Amino acid sequence: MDSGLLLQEAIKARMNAYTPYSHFGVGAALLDKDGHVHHGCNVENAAFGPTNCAERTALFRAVADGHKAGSFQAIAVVGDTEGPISPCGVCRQVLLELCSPDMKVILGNLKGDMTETTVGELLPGAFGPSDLASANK
Ligand SMILES: O=c1ccn([C@H]2C[C@H](O)[C@@H](CO)O2)c(=O)[nH]1
Ligand SMILES: [Zn+2]
Repeated sequence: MDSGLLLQEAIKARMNAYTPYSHFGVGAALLDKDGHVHHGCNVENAAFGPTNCAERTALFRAVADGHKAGSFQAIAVVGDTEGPISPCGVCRQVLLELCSPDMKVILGNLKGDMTETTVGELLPGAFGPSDLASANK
């Protein structure tokens, strides 16, 4: 599936965003190795802190459905931003945990702007799963 089509799936996912506080809907579409798409939207909370971003909703949903860490091909994210949306720090850390560093990340907005990056580029110098390896020997 090409980047434009995956971004279209993220736009569809955004329609389910639950955003009574920010009124800022975000959609994500995560492509697995078999070519299936897992959709996510942001889900907000009156206590603010429990809010889940669209990216994490898609990732956690796929993992809960039995898909393994590292088995994803790409993720697309879209919001109503001036330029392509920029994932928050928490989502960058979760992407690094569950996806390979060279996995494609497609970022877009509703105007049709689009850019591509990778999980590793989004979080340089990250503390990741390999940093805990020595403690678990
Ligand atoms: O990449 C992003 C950036 C923000 N949000 C959500 C969190 C919150 O619900 C709203 C405003 O920050 O947008 C996402 O879901 N993904
Ligand atoms: Zn986030």
